Amino acid sequence: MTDKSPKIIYTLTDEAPALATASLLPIIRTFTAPAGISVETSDISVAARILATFPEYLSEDQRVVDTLAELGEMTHDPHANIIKLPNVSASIPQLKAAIAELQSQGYKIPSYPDEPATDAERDIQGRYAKILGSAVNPVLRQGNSDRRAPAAVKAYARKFPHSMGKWSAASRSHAAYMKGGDFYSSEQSITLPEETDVRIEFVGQDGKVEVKKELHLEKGEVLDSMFMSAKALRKFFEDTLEDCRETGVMWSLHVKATMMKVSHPIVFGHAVTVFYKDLFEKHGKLFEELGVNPNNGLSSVYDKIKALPDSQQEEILKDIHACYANRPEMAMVDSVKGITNLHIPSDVIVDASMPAMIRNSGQMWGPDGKAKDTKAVMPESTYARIYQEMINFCKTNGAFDPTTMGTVPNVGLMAMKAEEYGSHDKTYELKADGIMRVVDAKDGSVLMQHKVEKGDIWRACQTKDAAIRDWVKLAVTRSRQSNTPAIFWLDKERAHDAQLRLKVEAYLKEHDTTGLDIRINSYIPAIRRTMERLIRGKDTISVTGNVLRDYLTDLFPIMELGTSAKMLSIVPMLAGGGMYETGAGGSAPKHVQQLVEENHLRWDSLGEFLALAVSLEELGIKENNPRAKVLAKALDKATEKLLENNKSPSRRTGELDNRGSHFYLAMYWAQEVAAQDDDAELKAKFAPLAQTLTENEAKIVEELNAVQGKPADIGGYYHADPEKTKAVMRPSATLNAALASMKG
Ligand SMILES: NC(=O)C1=CN([C@@H]2O[C@H](COP(=O)(O)OP(=O)(O)OC[C@H]3O[C@@H](n4cnc5c(N)ncnc54)[C@H](OP(=O)(O)O)[C@@H]3O)[C@@H](O)[C@H]2O)C=CC1
Ligand SMILES: O=C(O)CCC(=O)C(=O)O
Ligand SMILES: [Mg+2]
Repeated sequence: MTDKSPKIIYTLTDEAPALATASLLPIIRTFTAPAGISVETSDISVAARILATFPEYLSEDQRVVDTLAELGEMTHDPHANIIKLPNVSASIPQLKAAIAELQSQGYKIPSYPDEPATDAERDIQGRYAKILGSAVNPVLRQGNSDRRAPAAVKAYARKFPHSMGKWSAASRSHAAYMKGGDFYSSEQSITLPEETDVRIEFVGQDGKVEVKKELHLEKGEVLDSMFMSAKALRKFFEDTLEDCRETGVMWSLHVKATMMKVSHPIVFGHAVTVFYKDLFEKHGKLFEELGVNPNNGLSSVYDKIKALPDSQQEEILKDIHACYANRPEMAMVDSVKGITNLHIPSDVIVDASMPAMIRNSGQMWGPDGKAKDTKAVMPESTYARIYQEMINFCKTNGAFDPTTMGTVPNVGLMAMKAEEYGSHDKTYELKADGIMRVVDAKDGSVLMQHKVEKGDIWRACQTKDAAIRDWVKLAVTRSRQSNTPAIFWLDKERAHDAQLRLKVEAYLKEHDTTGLDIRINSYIPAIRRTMERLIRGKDTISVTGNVLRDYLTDLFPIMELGTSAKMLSIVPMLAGGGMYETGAGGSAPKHVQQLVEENHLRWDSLGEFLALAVSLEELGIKENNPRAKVLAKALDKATEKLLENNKSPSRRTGELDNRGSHFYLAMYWAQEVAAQDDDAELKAKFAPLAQTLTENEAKIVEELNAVQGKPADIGGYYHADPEKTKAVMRPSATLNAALASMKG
């Protein structure tokens, strides 16, 4: 960045956070403009990414620049200061819905080719593949992850605890995971002593070698390879279903088809074809002709059979229903609408769905709309075991108590596409039996190999030494700064973790750790110790790899705070810049539905408030900008006040919602800037705003709440109309006028 004026980039994303931005951003700019800080936007929504991918299909005025690529570049700038809101990691059904919406708005982008037949179609599918799943985070997260609940947020949870379902020792809920044939049991891992080039190869039974990929590996880099047996996976699904049917426990599947965008949809597809085995056996040929893809869920069947004559459709629907007679009850995403756990792969996402289940007495909702004990099926045993451990703990100790429990901040390894984040282009569903191997290009020696069968899922993951070193440093820094014990969760039995243990032990020596309690534990002792401390009100930092970062930063916050949206989520970038993420959760699609139907947005922007305060504070320090520091301090106080006075959004229509909470933030923030004495000019500038907002509090809240209870039109879902959205999200004329008066 050659431009020296202080700048914050605020991302425009999807769904609820994008709606919240339409209300919050004008408020933020009202505060930052007088301080000479510009807040620029960068649109990384699914819709914008689609439009940026297909410029040649669009008219000149419809074209957009590839903002994700621009932003990705910026992460390497030491001045980068990015506030990133959660974005949709799209599954294929979501991507198709976004494409259809854009087409209906007159954007002539190509449809998604399910089964590309020509080179042109393969090219289109390949370009769309780059938009699918977790496509944004690995690009922008050029640093490791620091997620925690600030003291004010913990204090709020203690004062206004969220509901927690009771746990009974008699609960039949449990986690089910594979005992063999999964990634965990086949994992191999090496650390490269010197930089080198390697080839990933498949050797067929006829001895023919197919080079799948060539990679350059750095010195000290960790490379893993592993596979999941399709046969073992299918048997596992069948066994869990049979067990549920016999014992009357409900069956549910929890995967992360969004972040593990290549491997988990395949796992999901196996679950669909095993559960609906009779259906797929009977109609397999027809489904193939129609282009049904079980990896997209049962919704793919419903979607594709629409092309058939009514009588044939009816027969298939009857056969779908017949499957339920031989299967146990399945958890529902929406029992009223008949949407099951196997409908769409992105509906049930393990990081959020498992904590929600544990918070709800270990129960999920069945087809009859009643909460029931559940067998939570998570094939990969690597991480599923931690959930069983928490379930056991709750059965013994009862539910966690938000009013007394401690906190579990996380330091997560994710920089430079560490671990699973970089695995997508090295994941293969095998077309034949044979051997998958990694070969050193220098001398042809085999570094790792697996005997695989047709249908198995094989993948490789990379972790750069620099990322690991930075992660260890961040863990020591956080432990020191917060005076909190830290545990590195590294499993002795795991090949990858064994390599990491060696590095962690070595890199810890680079730091002064005197007086700190830093340990390395396998996952089960790590979570046990953490939970034992937790119920005694004690805090423990979890220092983990990328997947556990994702899982634990929903798991513990959802117990502690009710939602991970209230987390502070920082990515100190390796190049020196900072990215401040909002919360640790997603984009909450349910919230948009409520807004459209009832004009109430229950999205809590607390994550945005926290991220903005740190962003301003960092800007103040790094760019030596005292005004940014004044704004940051005032914002922190305003957020504390907002929490103390319980001005967060309510879930119920008619009560204060997202817009109302933004008003309170603006009022408290203006009051705090007006009250401070570090910057007289800002004080004078904000005193009238503070006065206007304070005097008009009742009127503004009334204006904001009066619009609720009726449908709202935002002109789209993935690509909403900005003017309509603005009208919906900024309905208080009094508030708008007060903010406008600050201009000029
Ligand atoms: N950082 C990122 O970019 C992330 C993106 N995602 C993406 O988000 C989408 C949805 O994912 P999903 O796993 O369902 O997770 P969500 O976090 O969106 O949803 C889980 C539940 O958490 C609650 N919640 C989340 N954020 C807030 C908030 N700010 N205010 C109030 N409540 C909140 C809601 O519960 P309630 O019912 O109580 O309202 C919501 O239904 C997917 O497309 C996923 O890929 C997911 C995680 C992170
Ligand atoms: O990258 C994604 O798809 C989601 C990531 C996520 O859930 C998280 O970072 O907590
Ligand atoms: Mg997550």
